[in-house]
Amino acid sequence: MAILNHFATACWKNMQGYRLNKQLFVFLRALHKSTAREEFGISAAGEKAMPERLTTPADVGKKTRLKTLKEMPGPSALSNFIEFFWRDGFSRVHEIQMEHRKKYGKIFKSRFGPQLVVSVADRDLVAEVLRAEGVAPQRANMESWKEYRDMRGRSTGLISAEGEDWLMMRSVLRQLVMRPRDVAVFSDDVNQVVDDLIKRVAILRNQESDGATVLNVNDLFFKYAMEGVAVILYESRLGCLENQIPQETQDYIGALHLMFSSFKTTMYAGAIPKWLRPVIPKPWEEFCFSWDGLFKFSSIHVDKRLAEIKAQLERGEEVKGGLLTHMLITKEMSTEEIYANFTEMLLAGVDTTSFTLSWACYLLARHPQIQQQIFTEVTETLGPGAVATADDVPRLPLIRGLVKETLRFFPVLPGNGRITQDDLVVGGYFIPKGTQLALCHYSTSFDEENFGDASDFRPDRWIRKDSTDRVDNFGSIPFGYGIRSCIGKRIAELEMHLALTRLIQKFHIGVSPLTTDVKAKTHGLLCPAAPIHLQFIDREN
Ligand code: HEM
Repeated sequence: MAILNHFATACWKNMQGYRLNKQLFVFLRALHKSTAREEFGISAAGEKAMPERLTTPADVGKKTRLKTLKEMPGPSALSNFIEFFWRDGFSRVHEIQMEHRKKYGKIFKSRFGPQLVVSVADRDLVAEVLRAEGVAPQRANMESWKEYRDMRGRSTGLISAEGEDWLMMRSVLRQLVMRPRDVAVFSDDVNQVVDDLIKRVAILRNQESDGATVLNVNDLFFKYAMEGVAVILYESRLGCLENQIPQETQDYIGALHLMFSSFKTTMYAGAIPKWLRPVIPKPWEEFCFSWDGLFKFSSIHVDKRLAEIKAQLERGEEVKGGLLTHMLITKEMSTEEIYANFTEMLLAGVDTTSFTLSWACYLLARHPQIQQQIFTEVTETLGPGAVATADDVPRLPLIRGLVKETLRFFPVLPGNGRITQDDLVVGGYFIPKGTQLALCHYSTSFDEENFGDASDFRPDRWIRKDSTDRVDNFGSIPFGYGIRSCIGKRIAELEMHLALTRLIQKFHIGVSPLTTDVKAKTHGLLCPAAPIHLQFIDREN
């Protein structure tokens, strides 16, 4: 199959487990197709030629004619071009989502050159799409990522892999990190990183004349998130929160910044046709250069642990360890696949978590009463000065609500993608297989139907009053939903819950006079459009 790159194919042939997975994949896919056909009333033959009167279960009674994409409203290709390329729409994707939702309704189409995108901006329609997913959903076209990996003889990881490759890796990783109890064991490791975060706050604020302000808190949280995710993934400390950051860690941070700060460049790397690369070489060169740096870093740390394990085994010692040790010993993935997955997980786990922490502290600073309420919950639940672990988090509903509400206000991925793998009916429209969908999480997060007084910051809206109270809904799914949702959700939550609990215990967080109203901008991810400077004032014990 085309989706197997040559490296993964070689691994495939070598491992019995993969063969089982392939059979499983074929079986599940066939099963899914037949169920989908039944659900939508599509005959096997009808799949090829578009049936004129394809019906959804809801439409059956009404005998409604399905509408075609042609009939779907949306901005013209020209206005879209002007919006994005002339008015810098790429940094306002979230706002444009809201504007288009208002103007065109719950489902609309946009054209980006030859690419047609159908945007779904309604909670129930998003649910319809995600609930109809197959066994290996596809997010977007990852051709440029795959091309780099083929060129360098590298494997794909969870983000870039598709089909059987993805399913195999996902089934290995989901058993290790998807449940809260899987990551609870990392509480102590993460808490050591939190200790360093608190010390770093003290060092940074002492450098300012008021002795209270930490400038650009995202810089601090970036280092915390990187150290936190690495302590879980690589089982080692990187020194991000030290005064002197080790050179290899600095190189990695440089590569990561290049990947994101040159977001447009890396995006163009995928968009510029290959034949134009000799004329415009920079985007592709930078893209490859940053990936080289990211892979190199992962390889160093994976190899280091591998060497330690070998030495321990040679000495006849029992090998104990965390995630990486488990993967290296069980060999459920090849070493190349481990490099690729750890590279992609580290990439996915740093900015996402740090932006959310920055926004959470910013929102706390702007809502002192809510901050006080959460402080009271924390001190009453834990007792003064106690260090929270993962086991305490269920008893801190406002801390969990704080993270959820922050992600509703600022979903790091303001929109998520899916390429339909079968013909689909959404909102009365026939969507052919292979269509790129954009699920508009930002606009559904502010929809009054989903969240009353949506523009109010209220972490307590996430607290259940009783077991029948349904506070979660498809209006805000910042980690995605279903089989292709964020694999690092529990890791990110652990890092954020433990850090926020401790910060709130230790400091009163206030807005610095240097910071006014900070807006969000889209830069691949939804991030602060300006640096956030905050004051961290010691609370009296
Ligand atoms: C606040 C923090 C985070 C947010 C909001 C977030 C959000 C997301 C979202 C929305 C997706 C796409 C889900 C979908 O398509 O349905 C995703 C995928 C992913 N995330 Fe996260 N993420 C966060 C942290 C992390 C962390 C800490 C890691 C790694 C340790 C991670 C690793 C990944 C990976 C590997 C994928 C791809 C999964 C796949 O395709 O199977 N993320 N994340």
